[in-house]
Amino acid sequence: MRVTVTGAAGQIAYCLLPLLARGDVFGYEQPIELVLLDIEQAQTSLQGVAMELEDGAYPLLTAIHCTSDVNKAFVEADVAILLGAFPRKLGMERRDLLVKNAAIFKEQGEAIRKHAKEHIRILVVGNPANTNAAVLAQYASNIDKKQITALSRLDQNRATSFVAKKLKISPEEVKNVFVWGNHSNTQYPDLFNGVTNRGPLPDWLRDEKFLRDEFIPVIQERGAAVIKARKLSSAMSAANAVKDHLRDWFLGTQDIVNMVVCSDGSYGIKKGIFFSFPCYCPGNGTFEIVPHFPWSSFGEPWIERTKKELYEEWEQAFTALFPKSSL
Ligand SMILES: NC(=O)c1ccc[n+]([C@@H]2O[C@H](COP(=O)([O-])OP(=O)(O)OC[C@H]3O[C@@H](n4cnc5c(N)ncnc54)[C@H](O)[C@@H]3O)[C@@H](O)[C@H]2O)c1
Ligand SMILES: O=C(O)C[C@H](O)C(=O)O
Repeated sequence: MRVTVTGAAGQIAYCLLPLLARGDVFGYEQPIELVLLDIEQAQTSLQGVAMELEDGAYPLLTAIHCTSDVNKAFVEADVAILLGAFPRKLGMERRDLLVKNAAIFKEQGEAIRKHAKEHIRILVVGNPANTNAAVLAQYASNIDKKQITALSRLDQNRATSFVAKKLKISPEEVKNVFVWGNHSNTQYPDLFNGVTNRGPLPDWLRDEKFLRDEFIPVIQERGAAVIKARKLSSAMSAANAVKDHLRDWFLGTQDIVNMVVCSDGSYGIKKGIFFSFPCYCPGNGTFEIVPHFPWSSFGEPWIERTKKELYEEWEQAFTALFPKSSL
C-alpha cells in the first residue's frame, strides 16, 4: 500500500507517521510504503523525519520517499493524507486563507487525477478542511467523490470525551454524539442523539442553557483553546483522529462515526458541499451517510449557521478559481 502524506515535515505528521508505520491505521499485517511531500524549504527537516522513521525499524514500513514535487508525490498512490496547507498569518482574513489553500488543493487535485491509482482514498486535514476537500474534488475529476473525505473525527472525539468526563465513564461507552457541518467554530456539536451503553443521556446534558453556554462553545472553540495554551495547533489529538478516521474507513466499525463527505443531498445539504455527517463504515474504504438522525428544533438554527458558512466558503473559493463563472 502506497501512502502519500503531505505537510510531512509538520507537527501532525510527526505524531501520525509512527502510527502509520506501526500498523495502527491499516492493520498489523499490511506493509506500507510512505511518500512524504513537503515544500522545498522544509526538505532538510523532512530528511530528519525520514531518518527517524528508519530508526524506528518498523517491520511493516517497506520504503520511504521524500519529495517536494507534487507530481511525483501521488504516483501510484493508494491513499493520500493531505495535512499540508498554508497557515493563517497575522492580519490574514479567512477569505485570504481560503484562496491561498484553494490554489494548493487545485494543484494537488490535478496531480492526483494524473498520477494516482483510480481507487485512491483521500483524507483532507489541512484547513479550511471542508472547502479544501471540495476544491480537490473539482480537480481530481476522475476520482469518485465517495473516495474523498475530510476530518471531523477530532471534533467528534472531543465531544465524546467531554460527555464521558461529565458522566465519569469511559469514552468507549458513549455513542452517537455527532458534530455536524464545518470544521470551524460554526460546527454544531449535538447531544440529542447521544446514548451510553446504560441508556439515553441524562436530561441535564440536553438542557438548552447548558448546551448553549457550555457544551457547544467548548467544543466549537477547543481548537482555539489548544492554540492559546500551546501556541501551536493540536497535533497529537489530530493525528489520533486521523488514525481513527482511516482505520474505521478501511477496516470497518459498528459505531456511527463523523466524516466530512460530499453531500448527496442528504439532510437537505446542497449536493457537492463537503459537510460533516454521521456515517456508517462497513470497511474497504466505503461509507454510507446515515440518514435518519433528527436534529430537534434546538439544532435547526445551528445547522443553518454552519451550512451558510460552508456555502459562502465554497462560493469564495469557486469565485477565486473561476473568476468569470457563476455557481
Ligand atoms: N481538520 C482538523 O481536525 C484539523 C486539526 C488540526 C489541524 N488541522 C490543520 O492541519 C494542517 C496541518 O497542521 P500542522 O499542525 O501539522 O501544521 P504545520 O504548520 O506544523 O505543518 C504543515 C506542513 O505543511 C507544509 N506545507 C505547506 N504548504 C504545502 C504544500 N503546498 N505542499 C506540501 N506541504 C505543504 C509546511 O511546510 C509544513 O511542514 C493545518 O492546516 C491545520 O490547521 C486540521
Ligand atoms: O488549526 C486550527 O485552526 C485548529 C484545528 O483545526 C483544531 O481543530 O484543533
